[in-house]
Order: sequence, then structure tokens, then C-alpha cells
Amino acid sequence: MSLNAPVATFPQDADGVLKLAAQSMFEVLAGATEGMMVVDRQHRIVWISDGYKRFLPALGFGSETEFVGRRVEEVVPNSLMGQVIDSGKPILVDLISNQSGTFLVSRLPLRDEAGAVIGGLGFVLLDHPETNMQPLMSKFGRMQSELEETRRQLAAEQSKARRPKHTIASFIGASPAALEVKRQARRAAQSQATVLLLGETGTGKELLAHAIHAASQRSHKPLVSINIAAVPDTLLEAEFFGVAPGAYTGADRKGRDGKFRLADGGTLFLDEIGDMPLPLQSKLLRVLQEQEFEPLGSNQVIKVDARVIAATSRDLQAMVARGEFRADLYYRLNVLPILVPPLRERLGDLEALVDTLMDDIARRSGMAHKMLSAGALEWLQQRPWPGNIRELRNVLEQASLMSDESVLDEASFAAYAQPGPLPLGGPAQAPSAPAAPAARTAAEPAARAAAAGETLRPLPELIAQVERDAIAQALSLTGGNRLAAARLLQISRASLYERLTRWPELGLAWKNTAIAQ
Ligand SMILES: Nc1ncnc2c1ncn2[C@@H]1O[C@H](COP(=O)(O)OP(=O)(O)OP(=O)(O)O)[C@@H](O)[C@H]1O
Repeated sequence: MSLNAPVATFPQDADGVLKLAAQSMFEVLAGATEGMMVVDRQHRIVWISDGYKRFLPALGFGSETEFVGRRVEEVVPNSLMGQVIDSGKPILVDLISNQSGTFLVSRLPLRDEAGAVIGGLGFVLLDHPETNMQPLMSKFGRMQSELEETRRQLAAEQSKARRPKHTIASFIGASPAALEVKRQARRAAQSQATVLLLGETGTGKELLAHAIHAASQRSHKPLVSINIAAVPDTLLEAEFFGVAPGAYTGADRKGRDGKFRLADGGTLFLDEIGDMPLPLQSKLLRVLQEQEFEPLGSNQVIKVDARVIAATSRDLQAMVARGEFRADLYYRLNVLPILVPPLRERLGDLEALVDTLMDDIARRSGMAHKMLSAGALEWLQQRPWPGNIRELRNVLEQASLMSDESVLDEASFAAYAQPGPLPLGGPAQAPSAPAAPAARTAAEPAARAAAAGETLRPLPELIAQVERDAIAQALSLTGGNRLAAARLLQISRASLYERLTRWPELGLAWKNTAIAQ
């Protein structure tokens, strides 16, 4: 353009310039873009450009008249036009995907002279950006499929989390003793009363606690567990009742909810209740009676509605008699007692248990499901099982891992059958009965002493050997579960830990073992 060219048609005032710009832009965009639409304040489409009309069949419309007048969100899936109108904020560049394809779009609010939003303007800047903007589109495609996959996984996780960990049917067994346990568990699930699960280690008390909760009216609320033996005495009170903000410095400065509060509306599972220190027993009794408590460092009374299920492998009655457990708390807990039988009293269930456990072992390890020969089953039937189902599971797991065969026979359990110290806490029928003592001879006392001197070792050394063997065996029976091992040995957990510092190799052997429980 020459400097002398006429400019008479160009507006001289700012308003005129803006109007001209807006008008030209509208015309250019309507012609140059792939399509355009105008929407009113109520999100209703009032106009579409000629270019836009070719998208109508893919959107499911035969004519412009069917499309215009409808709310944009009803006819253009995934449109954000309504959001632009409601917020007054433009979306300058965006990708939209629906059944008519993927498009690069731009959306602007339309304002009246006073600045109020009266509608919106949408352009399709690029149709099929997948060919025009290949790299960007493939990234977008990848992100979309990742998002879909994440959504799918999240939905699967959520439904898995909602599914109960154990139901009453997960308690395997059809023997009269097992059926009686299940009958009592079902009855307990229908009531709100406190349940006391009594039985040896590894008999399924924790499984039953989960199952009773899952079958109860409280199943939509949480089951909160606390293993009393695993928490140091000094921390138990805070663990139960929580800590008020500011009560302590450090980690608890902000305060923390206790298990009672977390279980409100649901179930509180008090595992190893026999290990509850006496001073805390009276506080627990008060909460059970009054359904209220005060967090540590606070005098605010908190009401709770938590159904209690307690469990122990200790003889609570004997503890009451010895003054180690409060009689009033015992009676308060013992409302619905369920005696969970040891495996040796329901050996008829062993085959079904083996089947289920082998299935689970195969699923978790990714190995093929292995079978057991009749001889192997018979051999298992003759074991004393002091560690009960947990021990059975560990034995099966070890044998499966050690053997390449698809059928496990007696030889597959050879490592477990090695003669060693007698099983702990088990019944009298130990696997390898000690040999009968040799008949006394009339040998000279001096000669006997000399002979013994060759084999006799110092007493402290012998005692240490017995201790070491017993700990090794208890860890083996419980699959490395130190708490259960301490229980079998009838020593405290601290005392087991102390001994393990003397023989660290025993602890290390189980350090990385996944304990299935
Ligand atoms: N009847 C059963 N059917 C199937 N699995 C069982 C059964 N009983 C126990 N188990 C399994 O044996 C293992 C030990 O069970 P659980 O932890 O419930 O025993 P527990 O009595 O609570 O032991 P502890 O007193 O040592 O805490 C778990 O893996 C559990 O799933």
C-alpha cells in the first residue's frame, strides 16, 4: 500500500476500529476454520457455519433444524462450551474427542456492551488434527489410553477394596468342629455383642474376626485391628484412645485418632487381648461399659459405637485365677465366646485345607497348582501341627518351592521330617518318639563316668543348644512370624528378640519371607 493510498473507509475512532476488527475476524474465522457455532446464555445453539454442517451426520443429526435450538451439551458430547459461558473464561486451544472424531477447537465467551456474558462462540480450528498434528496427537492418544487404563484399575481396586478379605465360607472345613465354629460365627454376625475368639496360634481367629465383621450389619464400616502384643506397653494407650493436639511434642504434636475412634460405627478387633497390661485393662473395661473415652492429654469425652471382637491364644481363665487378667474385663469380653479348635482335633478337614492352601500358594507364586500323593496326605495327617493352619500353610509352601514335581509325595516333605527337637506345645504323639532308654548295666560307676565324660558337654553349652534349636523350630513352624514363635515358646517377644541377637542367622533366614496371613 502506498503512503498516498486513500484511507477514507478506515474508521478513525477506537470504537470503529474494534467493530471493524471484530466483524472481519468473524467473517474470516467463519470461512477459514473448519466450522463455527454460536451458543446463547442458556447453552442453546443459535447458529452454525456452513462448514460445521458436515459434522452433523457423524453427531447423529440429519439436518441443521434438528441441531440448532438444542443445548450444546446434549448434542456435542464432551463439549466445554457451557463451562466457558458459565465461567466467562475462554478456552483458547483444546482437543475434543467424540463419535465424530477428534478436533482442535477454540471457545470464547460473547459479552454485551455492559460486559455481561450473553453466549459463546466456538470454532473448530482443525479437523482430523491426527494427520496435521501427528506427534501431538499420538501423545494425546497415549495419554487418553493411559487415563482409561488408570480409571479401569482404580475401579477394579475400589471394588476389590469393598470386597471382604474373608467371609465365613473362607473358614475351610466340614468337620463337626468346623461346622460348629461357622454356626457360632454366623450367630455372632447377627448380634452386636462382644465376641471372644479363643484358640491356639494359627487356628484362624483373625480370619474369623474378619468374616464376622463382613457378615454383620457393620460391614460397610471399617474393621480396625490392633495386635496388643505387637505394640509396646507404653504406646498402647495412645494407640487405643488417640492423642489430643498439643498433648506432646514431636510426631504427635498435631494429635492423632486412636483405634477406638477409627472403628466408630464398625468393628474393633483386639488381637492377643491376653497381652493387655493390667493398668490398661481397667481403662478398656470403662470404654466397653460406657462407650466413651478421653484421648490422651484431653478432657473432652468422645462417644463411640464400636463392636468389639477380641482374640487370644492364652488361657484367660487361668490368667484371671493368677491375677494377671481382670475378672470383670474377662466377663465383659466373654459374652459370645467361640472356641476355635486346633487342627489336630479336626484332621478330617486337612485334605480340604490342603486343597485351598495349595490353590492360594499357586495363585500367589504364579506357579502351577501342585497335587499331593495319598502317601503325602497320610504323612501330613500324622503330624501334631502345633502351629495349626499357619504351620500347614508354611510346610506346603516350602515343599512346593523346593520340588519341581507336579505331585508332591512324602519325599517332598523330607526336609520337614528331619529328626530334630520335638514339636513345641504339641500333643504327645510326636513324630519321632525318643528311643527307649537302654537297660541299666551293672558297669562300674567309674567306667560309666569316664565314658560319659567323652560325650557330656558343659551344661550352659547344652542349654544354649536346646534354646537355639527350639527357636529355629518355632520360627520354622510359624513361617518366621516372631510373635507367633514367641507365643509357641511361651516367652515374650522382647525375650525372643534378645535371643535372636545371639544367633542372628536364625532371624535372617526368615527376614525376607513373605508371611501369608
Ligand atoms: N479354617 C481355615 N480355612 C482356611 N484358612 C485358614 C483357616 N484357618 C486359618 N487359616 C489361615 O491360616 C493362617 C493363620 O490364621 P489366623 O491368622 O487367622 O490365625 P490366628 O488364630 O489369628 O493366629 P494367631 O493367634 O497366631 O494370631 C492365615 O493364613 C489364615 O488365612
